[in-house]
Amino acid sequence: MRPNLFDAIAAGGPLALVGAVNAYSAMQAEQVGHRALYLSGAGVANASFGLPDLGITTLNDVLEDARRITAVSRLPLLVDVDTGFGGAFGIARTVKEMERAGVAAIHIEDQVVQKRCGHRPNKAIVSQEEMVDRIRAAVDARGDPRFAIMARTDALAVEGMSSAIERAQACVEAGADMIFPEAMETLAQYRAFCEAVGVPVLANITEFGKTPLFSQAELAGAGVAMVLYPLSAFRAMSRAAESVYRHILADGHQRNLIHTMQTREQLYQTLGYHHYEQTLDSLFSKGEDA
Ligand SMILES: C[C@](O)(C(=O)O)[C@H](CC(=O)O)C(=O)O
Ligand SMILES: [Mg+2]
Repeated sequence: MRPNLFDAIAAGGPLALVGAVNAYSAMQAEQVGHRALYLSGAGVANASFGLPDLGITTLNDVLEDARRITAVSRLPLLVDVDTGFGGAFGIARTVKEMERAGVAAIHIEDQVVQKRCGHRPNKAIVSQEEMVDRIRAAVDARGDPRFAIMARTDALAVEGMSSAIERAQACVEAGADMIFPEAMETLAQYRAFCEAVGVPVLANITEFGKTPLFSQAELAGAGVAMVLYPLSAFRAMSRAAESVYRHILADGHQRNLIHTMQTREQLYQTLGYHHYEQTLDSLFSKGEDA
């Protein structure tokens, strides 16, 4: 059975969830020893489609990337489904399809459908009642109780702390298993959330946003159960790729960059390439014997 997010949290914390923008990144994260993966909505939009994180991608866009990751990694995968992709029945479909794709958990947020990145200005949120309805629809649709439904609230920036906490509590009452308070600015705010909601809380430690880059130890001290690094690898990969393109353009060769590259052998190790090749050889030799 696929490991679920509840067990991964229970195994000791805080649990780091690292963003993987594609199947190969997921394999790398697993092989270096991470215990949980994240598929970022921004990552799908930016990396797979060259689009900004403004609610432009669809359920099927995200599902396709999620399936590619669950096909190659046994780690629990948390998927960002933005505002859930529709009304009650749309959200129900999202939950069922994510479960079918082998995903361990999703997070649904309380922004309006025309959403923005959680760390950008001028966000707008739906009413608490509408958000609670989103959570109810998600909880009602799930088949496996170990599939985790995480409620994200973007309310801090719009309505302040007490409204954000009240929303999170209402979501827990409606069945949310976990809470993602978006764009917190202090450890005290995380502590207040953790004390108020009584379920595991996730801290989104995305770079260049509103949240300082608190360490896992600091966040654990505030009671946080999960620490998210949604785009850290993607930002570094993107900088590295840009540098390669620039050097080839400027130098007419790539010789100065070789030391920055993963070798063919390292690539093959990650992929288990030699095992595939041995399988092929043994199939061929059987064919020749016959
Ligand atoms: C977590 C997030 O929802 C994502 O899609 O990865 C983004 C991350 C980011 O833009 O840095 C968010 O915080 O809105
Ligand atoms: Mg997102």
